[in-house]
Amino acid sequence: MKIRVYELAKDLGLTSKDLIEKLKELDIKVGNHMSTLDEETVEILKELFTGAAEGIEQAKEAQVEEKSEPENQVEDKKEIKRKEDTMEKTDNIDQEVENKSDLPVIKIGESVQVKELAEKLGVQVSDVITKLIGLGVMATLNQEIDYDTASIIAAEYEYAVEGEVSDIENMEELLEQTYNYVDDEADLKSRPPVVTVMGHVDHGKTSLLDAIRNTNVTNKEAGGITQHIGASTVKINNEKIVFLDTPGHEAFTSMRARGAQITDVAILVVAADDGVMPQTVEAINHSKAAGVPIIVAVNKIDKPAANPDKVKQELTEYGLVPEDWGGDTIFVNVSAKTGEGIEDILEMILLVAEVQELKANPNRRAVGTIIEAKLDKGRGAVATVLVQKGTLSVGDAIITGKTYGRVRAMIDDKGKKIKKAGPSTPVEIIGLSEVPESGDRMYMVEDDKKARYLGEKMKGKHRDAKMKEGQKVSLDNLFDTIQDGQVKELNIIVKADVRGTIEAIKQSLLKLSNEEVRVNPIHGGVGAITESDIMLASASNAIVIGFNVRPTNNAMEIASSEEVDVRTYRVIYNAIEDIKAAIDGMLEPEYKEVFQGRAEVREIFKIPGGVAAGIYVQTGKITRASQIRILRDNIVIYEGELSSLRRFKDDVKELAVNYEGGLAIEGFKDMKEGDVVEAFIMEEIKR
Ligand SMILES: Nc1nc2c(ncn2[C@@H]2O[C@H](COP(=O)(O)OP(=O)(O)OP(=O)(O)O)[C@@H](O)[C@H]2O)c(=O)[nH]1
Repeated sequence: MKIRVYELAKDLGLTSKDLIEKLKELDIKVGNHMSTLDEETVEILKELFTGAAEGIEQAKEAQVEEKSEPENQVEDKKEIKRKEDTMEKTDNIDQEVENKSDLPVIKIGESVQVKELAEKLGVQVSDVITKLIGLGVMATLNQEIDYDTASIIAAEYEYAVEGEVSDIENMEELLEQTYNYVDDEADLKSRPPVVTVMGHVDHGKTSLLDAIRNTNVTNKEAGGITQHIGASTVKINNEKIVFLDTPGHEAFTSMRARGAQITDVAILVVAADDGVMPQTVEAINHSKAAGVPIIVAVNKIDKPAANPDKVKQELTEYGLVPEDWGGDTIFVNVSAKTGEGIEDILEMILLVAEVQELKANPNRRAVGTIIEAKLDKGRGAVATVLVQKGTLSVGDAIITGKTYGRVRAMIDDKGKKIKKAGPSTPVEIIGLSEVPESGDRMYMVEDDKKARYLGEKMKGKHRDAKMKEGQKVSLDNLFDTIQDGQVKELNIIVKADVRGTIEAIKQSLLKLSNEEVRVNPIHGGVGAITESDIMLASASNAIVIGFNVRPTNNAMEIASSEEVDVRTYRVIYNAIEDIKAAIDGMLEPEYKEVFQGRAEVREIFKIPGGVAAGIYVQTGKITRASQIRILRDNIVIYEGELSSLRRFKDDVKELAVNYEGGLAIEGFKDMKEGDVVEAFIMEEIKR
């Protein structure tokens, strides 16, 4: 078990400061009094210090002997000095132990406000301020003083100080250690498995989930209406199984990118009439990377073209070998349409879960993970949390991500209000101050005050983290991150208007790899850059490049919040040159593109020498100085400049969002209703 510096210091009868000093001497690196030490180090330290105590006894004995035997003065002077030093230290330790053991204790964090400290000590603020002045610290009542200064002041009032969770740098770790502590084996009870369904598009993930829920219809609470809360619980043979609604790979990419692991079993759906497809392979890789066992559901076996053996054969190549062929992967033939095999698959899930011996302690503070969250007009922040340990109850104070609150109400997947939710229960909660993100850890804490305190600290941490840019790879910081040793692989997602381009660019990209960085095209596809491209890029720290395609509005928003670098080009050569230059550290683009807005073409007019478009500005703005590109079904069909921008009959400098107006484009006559006009400017990059 890990132990904090201040706790060990207390055990050893030292002050945290002294222990930290000693650890430094021993070359053991610790940040501060809240840092943790592993078991082995603690053992060594205890031995060292108690060893020192024994040394004293021996030294004392030796001295007695010395006195009685004056002839024994040949002893090495250094040795005597060492023993004396040790004795002095241990005397101090004894003194400390004595002092520590009757002083009352106050708890403070990394720092404390002067007035808060006075409150804790039960003295006048002015007294504390006077004492601080005595120490040469000029502080007003609202100012924060650090832990060490507070300890000195507290000592003057005969109080000892203990640290409490507040270390911003290690907030997540501290929360994990404090609230997600390991339970005693004896307290653990079996818990239901949590399952995700994965597979290629249209292979029947949604249909299978629906079929599973329907078999369970008899077990539904009377009158209960299935609520879509992001997960559902079904019962078979009196045992529960929890299914996450989120398509498996989303659960894996977005949640795993944030370190959350919530799935116990993955169901891989493969359509028997289609076989293994790209997303099937992606799903296998995700599950394997997460170490989650896979059960294969060979779906659509009702179809005449179904060929389950072909699926088995194909999956063998990916290491999924059926039991009847000598492997250890469970395959179940199912039809989401007829319901065949549905019960079998549920039984198989229970079997796999049984082998895993899934257990949790229901009698402790709850810990869980956010599965879904949204802002509801009437109810405020609403989040579905999967309780993983302990029991969450209405009224509990919780913290999750950078938000916190008190559970005001809980609703289960049957739409029923509940008061308590134990391990492996998905439950919708209201009462959070803000909307958390899926994948955020949720902890039940002591009380509202603690929740607010920790929540505010987490907010601060998120702000700090945002400011410390640079973890995400972009072409601009690529060279530096390679130099820092942070990046060894440059993951790239390629989207293009035609398939041929993707292959061409992939081949050229692969050739850019050198000794320091391997260029790795992880995904390619035809069509606009979508939300899922951005999520994949975010999860795998990739950059996204597009050829003649643009991001959708949603993708643009997410790219900005997830800080994913998205670059669009019209010529392959330019992209390759950019990436090559970025790897070589020479990328010094003088300009960058800044998105301004988008408008929809609603009407086309003939004007002398060309056409004009009646437009409606949907996002941002369009200015007379904007450069323009025309998108048709998210494909770029023209780039150029405006020749006029009007509102009614007047020339205007700018058209803002939600305004109608008209425009004409220099040298372009092929505009059509429904086209999208995207406005941007090229801005000089300041270095
Ligand atoms: N005949 C037959 N059709 C099925 C079966 N399962 C699903 N389908 C059909 O296959 C199509 C795709 O099913 P979905 O459940 O939407 O597939 P999905 O994998 O969830 O698709 P995405 O959510 O788009 O990734 C639908 O038209 C279903 O009706 C089955 O067992 N038999």
